Amino acid sequence: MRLDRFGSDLAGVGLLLLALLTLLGLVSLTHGVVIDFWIGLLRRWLGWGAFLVILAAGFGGVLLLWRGDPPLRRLPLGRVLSLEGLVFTLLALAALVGGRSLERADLGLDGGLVGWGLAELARLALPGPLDAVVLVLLALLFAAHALGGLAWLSRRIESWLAQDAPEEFLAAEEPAQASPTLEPVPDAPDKPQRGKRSGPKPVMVKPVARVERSPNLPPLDLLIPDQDSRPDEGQIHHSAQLIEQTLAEFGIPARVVGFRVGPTVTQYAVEPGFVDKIGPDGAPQRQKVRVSQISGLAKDLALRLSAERLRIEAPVPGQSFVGVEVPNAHSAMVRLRSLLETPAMQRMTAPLALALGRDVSGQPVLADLSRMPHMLVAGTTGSGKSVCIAAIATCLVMNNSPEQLRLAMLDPKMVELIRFKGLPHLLGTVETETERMLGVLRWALQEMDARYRLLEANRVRDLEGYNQRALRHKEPTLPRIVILIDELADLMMSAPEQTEGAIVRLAQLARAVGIHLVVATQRPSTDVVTGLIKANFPARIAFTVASAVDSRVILDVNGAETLLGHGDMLFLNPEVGTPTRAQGVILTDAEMDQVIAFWQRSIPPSEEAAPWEELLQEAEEEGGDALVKQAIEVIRRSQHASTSMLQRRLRIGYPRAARLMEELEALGVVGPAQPGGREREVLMSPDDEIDLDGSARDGYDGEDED
Ligand SMILES: Nc1ncnc2c1ncn2[C@@H]1O[C@H](COP(=O)(O)OP(=O)(O)OP(=O)(O)O)[C@@H](O)[C@H]1O
Repeated sequence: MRLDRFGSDLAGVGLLLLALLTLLGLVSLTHGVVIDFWIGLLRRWLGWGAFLVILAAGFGGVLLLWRGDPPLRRLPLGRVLSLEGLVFTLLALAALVGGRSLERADLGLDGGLVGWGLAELARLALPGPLDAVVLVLLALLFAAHALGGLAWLSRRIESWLAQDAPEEFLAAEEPAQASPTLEPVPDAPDKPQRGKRSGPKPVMVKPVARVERSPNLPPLDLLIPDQDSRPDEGQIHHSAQLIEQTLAEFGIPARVVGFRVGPTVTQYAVEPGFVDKIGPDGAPQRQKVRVSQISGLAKDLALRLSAERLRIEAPVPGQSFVGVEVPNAHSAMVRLRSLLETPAMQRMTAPLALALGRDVSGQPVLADLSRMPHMLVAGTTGSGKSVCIAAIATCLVMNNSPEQLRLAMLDPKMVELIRFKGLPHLLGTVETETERMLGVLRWALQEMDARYRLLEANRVRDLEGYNQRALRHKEPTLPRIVILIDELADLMMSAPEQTEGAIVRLAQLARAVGIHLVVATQRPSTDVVTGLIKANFPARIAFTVASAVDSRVILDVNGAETLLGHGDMLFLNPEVGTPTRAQGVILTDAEMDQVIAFWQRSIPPSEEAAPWEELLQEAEEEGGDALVKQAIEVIRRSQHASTSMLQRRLRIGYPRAARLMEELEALGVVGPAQPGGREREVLMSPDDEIDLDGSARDGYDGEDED
């Protein structure tokens, strides 16, 4: 290790010396047999290009001597080759400018013999002035690639195509590393070697084997690939030192024994040390530091590391150390494609396999929805719930055809899931009105019962068994159904009993018939995530929440309040038991559009109405009179006639409330619509009685009749 360092330092000094001597020789400030020979050689072969040798040698020397992690240390080979291409093209251009003269080249002018040779080659290959044009274009191309201009251009094009993705994230795009095991913390060069620590090891990204996919499924190249990135070893070393120092300042001996780099955080493995204490018998005793002492210092560590938030996993499950998770300077985007390409995902043959994100070591976090069998997603506004639900839906449709899987989407926020309109997997359309969403839940219950009857009639236990039997008898199979709800709070507020009843019943029974729920909410309070709902949703994802209380409502443990937002999550898999921290998948609009377009091309569009449409109409007809009566009662008592009030009081959507108002006008309960959005006149006094057959009856008249 040390010998390596010494060797590279020596080479660095040598290169700097060479650069200096070449410079002095080229400007004729120094002479000598060796120097003159060297300068003559350079001038004769490279002409003016000899000056570039100074730059190259100087740059190489600086890189070799640099302590820490210089940004260009690992310049990609492609860019190095482009730089070389640029130099040779410039030499040829210099020869062209000098009139392609061999004598001048021999004297060390223009591009030297190399430049002259290349210019001659260009002349032989291309007619007339075309050689000059081609050389200039080549030089520009090489320069653009070498300076990263092409990558910049392709990023710009990508961001134009993916206009939905926020600018700052595209710019800061640095995807995750695959770092399955704990890496030793890189040592500072001037620091004495301790324990078994070795030098910095670059985190390697495993080459991904080409994934064989059924041609009937969307190809993976519809999705954006990850970009390679490396952890900043200098920063990692610095943070590790700060953690040790801070703990030592609080009297806690501990050692950072390794780190794992994830897309958003780096987890430092802190091994608690021993403290000497006087025992009850007066003899000194060695005692291991309690993990709670380390976790109690989360805020002090955050302050010292200038971290916005810091989570301490004490201890890391199955390990003998405490994990201190420090946010990375740049968070990386986790793309669906790289997750679908991982061998772990390919090994998962389950149709409802989900790629949720990458954990703190960059490893994929995968789950099988059919085993979970339902999922609850919660987090404050802007924490990443909708993005997560959209990613789940996209992941499912990447692996399932509409015959295998149908989706029902309920999106009262009308933002994220609306983008799936037109997807052939979609049952009906994306529902956004409370009333219709309740209708979907009612339909799901009916569908569940109908499927159970079907299973019973065919004497099979579950959907899997039914479909196998159907295939054997060449009968149509039943698709799995996933119901995605982007905001549960709206439904729970407008019809709490109905919603809770339906969701709990589905959650308890629907698994066997292949119906699964993915429910999100930004209100992790007990009136939305009730005890009953929680008990039936063992798989939960918590994005960042406002308080530890909210975290406990979702996960039963603290921790979600220390997450960083923007897709940083804790995933509680019932099969694992403890929450796993991960960065969720994000998809651009362009990716989603491509996947939807693929399916639209493969499956002809159907005009089929939503299966719950009939149910909704029936309910409207049946419940019509009752609702009108309720509406009259509300207006009679309040003496106000506004559609929004009816919406609120009767917990119905706007279209239904507006229709009701028209019916009430026909019944003579309210006056005609007023211009300027003013309230309608109420034609009924508080004493009037409700009479659906005619108009409102006057209370006084009524008494008279009696
Ligand atoms: N996995 C992710 N990776 C990177 N950025 C993300 C991720 N998830 C979310 N974000 C960022 O956070 C923003 C908010 O996400 P999202 O709309 O999903 O939040 P939300 O929790 O649904 O909020 P609301 O409840 O207000 O709708 C996104 O626009 C995106 O910029």
